[in-house]
This record gives sequence, structure tokens and C-alpha cells, in this order.
Amino acid sequence: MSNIDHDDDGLAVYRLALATQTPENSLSKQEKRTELRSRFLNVLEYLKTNQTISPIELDFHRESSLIAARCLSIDSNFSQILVQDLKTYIGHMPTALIHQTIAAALKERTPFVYIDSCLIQSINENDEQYEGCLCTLNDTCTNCSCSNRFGLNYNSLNCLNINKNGPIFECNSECHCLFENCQNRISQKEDQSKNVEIISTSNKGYGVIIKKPILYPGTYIGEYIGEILSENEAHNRILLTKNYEHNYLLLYNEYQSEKIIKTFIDARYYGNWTRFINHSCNPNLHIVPIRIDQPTPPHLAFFTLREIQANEELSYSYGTTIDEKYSKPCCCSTSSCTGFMPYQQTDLN
Ligand SMILES: C[S@@+](CC[C@H](N)C(=O)[O-])C[C@H]1O[C@@H](n2cnc3c(N)ncnc32)[C@H](O)[C@@H]1O
Repeated sequence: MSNIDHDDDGLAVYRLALATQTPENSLSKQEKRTELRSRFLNVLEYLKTNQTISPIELDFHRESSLIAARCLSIDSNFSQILVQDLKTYIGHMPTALIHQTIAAALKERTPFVYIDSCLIQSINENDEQYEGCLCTLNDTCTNCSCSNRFGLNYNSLNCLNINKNGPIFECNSECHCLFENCQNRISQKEDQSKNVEIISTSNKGYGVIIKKPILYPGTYIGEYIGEILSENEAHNRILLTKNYEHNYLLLYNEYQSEKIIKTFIDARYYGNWTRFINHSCNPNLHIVPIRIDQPTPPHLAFFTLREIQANEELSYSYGTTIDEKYSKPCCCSTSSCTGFMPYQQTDLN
């Protein structure tokens, strides 16, 4: 089965098919995975093309999540990703986040679907699920096989450990620890969305300010959420959107001995509030890649670089390369401003 059937009820035929068809036992593990994956990609595709979601569709969305959860017994690593795909909340930007004077204009000028975890189109089949720790439910995971893999990740204030100099592995879906007690899941817990506001800036479009001060460097702010694109898809997106005023495609390069891991996240059509964070030549945030279940794609998490005052605009550096031919003028207004926004010279351009 590969297509969603539409009828009067919207999704009844497809729902029935999902409920009655479980993968045959005779199918190989790989075939089951392929079968399950194609079903759930259909659901995602359907949700993506239908921006207003009816109660029936929401029900369906929930049902599908349950089915995916049941499939955990087939392959926990794989089903974990499906559940993550399906539990992605597809809705609209929470109004509390937006300064009320710009709410209507923002919806009209920059429509996008608000999601709270990345949309992953294709799984890297070679990626293995990381092993979990064997901590007990009372453990805080401040010294477990995940938190200590490359030196302690977080300090007693739940901030990034300043002396940390290696990749960050947080506890994952295979771990035995209790989510509430675990202190090695900082990026999986609450972000700062309740403490930010989307505002209109004078010369950079929209931006994000923090409402209450943040004292400590290394405080978790949020994750850059959007569609994870392949290099080819990213290339096409760039061509399609090159005349648009704002760019939401983030390319994150990780240099690992001989290879470069490139992560492309586009928050233009699907994203969360972090898509509004502007560039600064003297930023107060930086991006840290975090591994949870699999090596790729990493979770791109924002952490503070220093203390941030109430009402200060949040910013990070979009890169280091300036090319006066391609770079747009920078309006960050800091004393260290180079005058140009960074330009990522890649083979995409
Ligand atoms: C990820 S979006 C940030 C949100 C955007 N300002 C908006 O209104 O939706 C990146 C775009 O914001 C604008 N921008 C971000 N930082 C800027 C800066 N320092 N100077 C000028 N424009 C900036 C550029 O148009 C850039 O392509």
C-alpha cells in the first residue's frame, strides 16, 4: 500500500488499512521496516499538504502514533524514529510567543507550519542506535556511560560544562534511567520558548528577544527545528528560494578526521520559534550538535555564550566566511560588526 485514499470521511479507508494490515510475519526485518516506513511517510506527506487539520485527521494522527508504538517490539530503533515523526506536533505558532502588535502581520507575511521536532524524510539505514546506560530509576546520570563518554556534558547548574571538549551524547530511548531524574537530557527537556518573544526589528525583519535574564553561560535555549534535507534537496531549495528576502536553510558542518558531516535544516516551511533568531557578529548564543539516539542527523541546540539581559535580542553567528560579492549587509549594530552577513561558500552555490 503506498497511497492515501481519500473518501467522504477523509481518511477512513486508509485508517482501516492501517488497522487491519500488520506486516506479515514472513517478511524479513528489512521488508517490515520498508513497509512501515512507507506507511508513515504517507501520513507525513498527507499532513504536510493539508495545512488546516480537522479533528478527524488529528485522531488519525494519534492512531498512527499508537500503531507505531506497538511496532516498537519489531525494531525499537526504527520505530523510535517513526514515533518521533508522528508525534511531531503540526500546528500553528503559539500566539503567546508573538508580540501581540505583530501577530496578524507575522502570520500573513511568513506563514509556516509550527513543529516541535525535525521532519526527517529519509533515515540513514547505516546508522546504529546508541546503547543506553544501565542506571537505576533514582540515578541522575551525572556519571554514566552516556554522560561520561567524552567527559561530563553538563554541570550541577544544568549548563554545558565549560571544560567539555568532545561530542555530546545525551541519554537516549534505550537508557534505563528515569527521564525526570536524568540530568543528561538537557536538550530533551523544556526549552526557553516560554521566556521569549518574537518581535519586529527595524532592519532585520523579525527577531527574538528574551523576556527574563539568563545568568549562566551554557544555558540551553532551544533546538533549530525544520526539515532535514539531503544535499540535493538543499541545492534545489536554494535555487527555488534564492530571490526570497530571508533565508532559513542552515548548513552545519562537522569535521571528523577525514570526513565532513553536513546537516541541512530548512525552517522556511516547517519550523519552531528559533527560525526567527538573527545573526550577530558578537552573538550571545552558539550552536552545539547533540547526539541522542543515532549519529545523524545531530540535534542542533542553542546554548548561551554569556549572561543575557532581559529584553536583549538573541543571536548567533551564521558562519565565518564573508564574500563581499554574495554576502548581504549585516545590520547587527555591534561594535565588532564586519558589515556583512556570513556567506557559506559551498558547492551548492
Ligand atoms: C533565519 S532568518 C531570521 C529571521 C528573519 N529576520 C525573519 O524575519 O523571519 C535569517 C534572515 O534574517 C535576516 N537577518 C538575520 N540577521 C541579520 C543581520 N544581522 N542583518 C541583516 N539581516 C539579517 C536575513 O534576511 C536572513 O536571511
